[in-house]
Amino acid sequence: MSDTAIEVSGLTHHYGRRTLYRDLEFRVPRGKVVALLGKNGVGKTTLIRLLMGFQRPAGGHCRVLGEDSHALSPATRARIGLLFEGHLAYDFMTIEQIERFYRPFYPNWRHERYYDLVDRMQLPRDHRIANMSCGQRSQVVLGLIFAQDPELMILDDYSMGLDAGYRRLFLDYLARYLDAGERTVFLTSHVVQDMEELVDEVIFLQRGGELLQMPLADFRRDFRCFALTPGEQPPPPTDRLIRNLDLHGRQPRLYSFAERDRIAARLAEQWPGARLGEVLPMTLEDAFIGLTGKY
Ligand SMILES: Nc1ncnc2c1ncn2[C@@H]1O[C@H](COP(=O)(O)OP(=O)(O)OP(=O)(O)O)[C@@H](O)[C@H]1O
Repeated sequence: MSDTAIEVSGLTHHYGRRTLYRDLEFRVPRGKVVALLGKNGVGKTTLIRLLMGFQRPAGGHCRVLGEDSHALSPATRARIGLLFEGHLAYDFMTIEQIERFYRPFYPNWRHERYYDLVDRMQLPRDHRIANMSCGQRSQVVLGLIFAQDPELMILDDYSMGLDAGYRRLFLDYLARYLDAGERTVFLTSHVVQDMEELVDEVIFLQRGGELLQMPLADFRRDFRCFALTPGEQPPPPTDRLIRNLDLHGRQPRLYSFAERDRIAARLAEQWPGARLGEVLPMTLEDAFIGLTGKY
């Protein structure tokens, strides 16, 4: 068995004349939790559509559990738990009917996991999905995915509509699911703080398709925020050394993966008068915004 759950190579995609990515490369190792993070509109959902074969890319390849995305067999699809926008197509069914409908497709079906989650909503089992709130529908889909006990979970914005308590509950379930071993999770989320204890690796997708993949622990260790005294001239452009400058707040900040000396040398050369101050503490969300910018 390959040690790769998802492999993306040379992936290029565009809508009309707008290129989302060009020659995107990354892999999701088996047994890891990998988060795809990026601002609104960078192409996270599109990437999941391409991975599941719902759309064909303009160029390049995606492979999931060893098969080409555009030719995923039903047997391989049954090993993938997918949470996807609009995924719950049969909303005329009730809580009970949808569980009975899904069950035969999945060999490892664990119906008690489904009911353990959905019964917490305290809705009668003959309640129709069409008459549920957005968060309640998400709870049904997550219940179906946990019942499936899949080898690979692909979760697009899993927290959509979930209240804080249910989000925590979901994370507990996910941790338990991962304890069974050899399970892979590829997820997107806008709730960056939830990633801290859950995720092994992060993939940052930037506008224009730049991609940065690294272990979360390396990102937390190496990506730093320095207090900054700006120079008098306009700042130098950001690049691989100076990843981002935030000059709008009361405390100007510079974000970088580099050591202080290298940044200071660059500032002396390109931004006279600018000085680096202390390293400021960051939450994961601060670091994410520091890397990707506020808007
Ligand atoms: N079918 C389509 N036709 C044209 N443009 C599209 C289509 N689907 C998505 N787009 C555009 O492609 C870009 C990426 O969309 P996508 O939904 O993949 O982003 P995302 O990263 O998932 O965003 P969000 O974080 O807001 O969910 C957006 O600018 C969107 O408007």
